[in-house]
Amino acid sequence: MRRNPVMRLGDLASTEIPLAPDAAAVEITGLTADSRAVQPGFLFAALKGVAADGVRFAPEAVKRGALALLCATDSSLAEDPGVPVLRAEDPRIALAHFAARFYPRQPEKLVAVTGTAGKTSVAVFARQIFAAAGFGGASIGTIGVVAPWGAEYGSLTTPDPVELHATLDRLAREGVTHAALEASSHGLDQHRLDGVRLVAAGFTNLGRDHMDYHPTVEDYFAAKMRLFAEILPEGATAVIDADGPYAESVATIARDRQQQVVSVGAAGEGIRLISMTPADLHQVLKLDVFGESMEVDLPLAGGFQASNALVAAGLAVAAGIAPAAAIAALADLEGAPGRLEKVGITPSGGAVFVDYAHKPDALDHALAALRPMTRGRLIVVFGAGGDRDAGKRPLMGEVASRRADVVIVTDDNPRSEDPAAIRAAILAAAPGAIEIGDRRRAIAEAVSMLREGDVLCVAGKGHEAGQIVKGVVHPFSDHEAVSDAIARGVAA
Ligand SMILES: CC(=O)N[C@H]1[C@@H](OP(=O)(O)OP(=O)(O)OC[C@H]2O[C@@H](n3ccc(=O)[nH]c3=O)[C@H](O)[C@@H]2O)O[C@H](CO)[C@@H](O)[C@@H]1O[C@H](C)C(=O)N[C@@H](C)C(=O)N[C@H](CCC(=O)O)C(=O)O
Ligand SMILES: Nc1ncnc2c1ncn2[C@@H]1O[C@H](COP(=O)(O)OP(=O)(O)OP(=O)(O)O)[C@@H](O)[C@H]1O
Ligand SMILES: N[C@H](CCC[C@H](N)C(=O)O)C(=O)O
Ligand SMILES: [Mg+2]
Repeated sequence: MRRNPVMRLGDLASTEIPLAPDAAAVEITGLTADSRAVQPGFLFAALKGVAADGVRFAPEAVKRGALALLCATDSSLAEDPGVPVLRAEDPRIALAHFAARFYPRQPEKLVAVTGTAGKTSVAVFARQIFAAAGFGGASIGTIGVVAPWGAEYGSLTTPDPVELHATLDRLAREGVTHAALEASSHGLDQHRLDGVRLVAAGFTNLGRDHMDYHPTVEDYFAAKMRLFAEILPEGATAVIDADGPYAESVATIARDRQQQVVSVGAAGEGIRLISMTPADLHQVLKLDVFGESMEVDLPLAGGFQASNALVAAGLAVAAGIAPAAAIAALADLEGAPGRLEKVGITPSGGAVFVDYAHKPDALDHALAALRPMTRGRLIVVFGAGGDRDAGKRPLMGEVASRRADVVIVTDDNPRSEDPAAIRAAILAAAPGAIEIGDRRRAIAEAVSMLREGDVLCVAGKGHEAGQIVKGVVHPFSDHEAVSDAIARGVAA
């Protein structure tokens, strides 16, 4: 394994935090905000979080060998820690900048995407366009880090700043020149992306999500807008899906920062969608691409995938890919795993899709995309995650009832909550829905209902490989549950 780099504390803090000469000379071998991950020679950043205040763990960090502490100006340490203490107005910002100095390399052409839905899809599409244009592309987000040599699972959409900068440095060292990353609102709000050097940033859309974390929609939008207002530099490119209600507000923020605005979609001025002709699992897009007419057969279903593909193409062009090459690459796109992915067909002639819709707008778009492929009934199986925005539960119940013919409410990741209470909140807005808590059984039941021309959408968990119940992750895959149910049906 590669040894960690070593850096003097004075170089890490740069001019941001002045240090006495003996403190500046201390050699740091790693950074972390988690006392449990401290190794000898590390700097420990004591951050105030949602659940705990990191200063509580400072003594433990020092015991494990931390040689310096970073904390807030107003943090009170219980005792003299015996190592240099660096104080910053906002230690999360300082930590991200330290991480950017400690891990200095980044892919030259780095792009990021934010929005309520579509980030993972846009990031993986951008990576595929980079690869088609002959560059080793990578993507970082909900499905982990995907590099030319393989994929690694990651638990957060936007990794913490130390992991993010370490990953970017590693990718750059291993020859990745083009990469796309997902910027979640939590990540932006918690300064996980500060210090990344972007050539372009994309915005997909804004809908309801994370109202447990953000007090208002304005606060949620403002967190997302940090990407354009603070992280994307002046003169860089903002690629905006013009078809949503927030597009103009995003464009105004970008223009105020002298960024080049490339709008895409039916109302787009850079890449305009002239027409979209959907067929079973693909769609022909006629486009005006910076004044030139182009046509491409996108091998993905759903109007929203066309929107995502155009945002990805806009980002790729901003990163230097020729427009014609970027659009041509759309003809070979593969969807992100578990995003409106067709996973099977029953002997009776029903089709089964797995989708990651776990918020109202996403569920609405996913079911709307499946309706044209449905000659019989549209059936949906879904739930809602525990310890997350509870307000979205009835909204999802309402969407499912309106869009589907048969609604089965089941468990998603209940986490610490009572799963029956989560289901009840959904069912309150889904009259006539069937309740089957056990997700495997709900999927089996739905599969057994399928007749010729029916379509089943198993929504909410997409690529996930486990179900989180009371802190324990039980192996679970919607893909496997569907395949098993189909196989059992064949055997029966
Ligand atoms: C609510 C939230 O975003 N929490 C994230 C945040 O934790 P926090 O700072 O609030 O942590 P805390 O538990 O209060 O602890 C405070 C500090 O004490 C430290 N600590 C804690 C315990 C200990 O023994 N020693 C120790 O040093 C913690 O490392 C932390 O620095 O910062 C941590 C480090 O970056 C994250 O791991 C953690 O993500 C939690 C696990 C999480 O579930 N986050 C989700 C909601 C999230 O971020 N999701 C977004 C969006 C998903 C989407 O696309 O919709 C994502 O980007 O994944
Ligand atoms: N542009 C879009 N507009 C509306 N819904 C979309 C769009 N793109 C994707 N979706 C829906 O959202 C689901 C998740 O898509 P994707 O993973 O690309 O988004 P995301 O923003 O990364 O989500 P998350 O924040 O959960 O990681 C899809 O399975 C689909 O149901
Ligand atoms: N990144 C999202 C994923 C939610 C996935 C869904 N299956 C759930 O558990 O709610 C989150 O952590 O809120
Ligand atoms: Mg994602």
